[in-house]
Amino acid sequence: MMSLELLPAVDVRDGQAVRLVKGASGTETSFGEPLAAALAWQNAGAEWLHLVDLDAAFGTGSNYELLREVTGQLDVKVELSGGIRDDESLARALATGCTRVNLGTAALEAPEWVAKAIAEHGDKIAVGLDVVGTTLRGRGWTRDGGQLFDVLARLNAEGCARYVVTDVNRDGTLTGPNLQLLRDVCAATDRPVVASGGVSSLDDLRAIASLVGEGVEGAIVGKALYGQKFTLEEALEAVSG
Ligand SMILES: O=C(O)c1ccccc1NCC(=O)[C@H](O)[C@H](O)COP(=O)(O)O
Repeated sequence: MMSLELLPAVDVRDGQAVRLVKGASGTETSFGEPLAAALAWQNAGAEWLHLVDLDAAFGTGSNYELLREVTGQLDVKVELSGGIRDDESLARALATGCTRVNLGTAALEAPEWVAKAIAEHGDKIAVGLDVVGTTLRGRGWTRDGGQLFDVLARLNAEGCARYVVTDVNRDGTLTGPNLQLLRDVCAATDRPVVASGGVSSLDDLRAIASLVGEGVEGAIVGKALYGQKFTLEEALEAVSG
């Protein structure tokens, strides 16, 4: 088995690390200081962190200064997500020192700008494909925004380096990843895919790792880690090739 990258998630709302259910605003469970959570994952052996500004994603504010501070204090690679939709927010996100950013809404609402960002920044840009069925969701997953395979074909043609694929209805529910969705996306692109949402067990991670040969590169894990379904050390061991 080839090894799978693991990206523990730190989703930030109103200055706190939180978990949501299906990405829905108002379902937050708080897990304290984002820096403490991030350092805990780093100390447990993480090589990556998926860091999300939920307020920026929902349009309810910004945790930018906090996320910049967190990113600056970490030695691990950071994938930064949430509300990156124009030149200014992209420049600010990249200025945190993160390894890459994840664009969501912009890929649906500002396709020309995203094509330009991809052309300028290459693999520092990933695109989040957040879906219900095969309908993409934007604006913090609150609005429909196009068909998955149409948008994927367009982004492939524009040279998008990587996709972060989330089944919104699995996210934060501990109901397991949508493996068929991952297979279908991998079949429609030759770019690496990061799986997100729904992981509940080490077996779920092993199932995602079985798709590495099809193009899955990594898995984002949130609720299962915060809910102590397994430790990050156990997870890293389970997916090391
Ligand atoms: O990533 C975003 O931009 C985002 C926007 C709006 C709502 C949620 C968002 N992200 C959530 C995550 O990335 C989750 O932390 C991740 O999918 C982990 O899910 P789980 O393992 O099911 O807790």
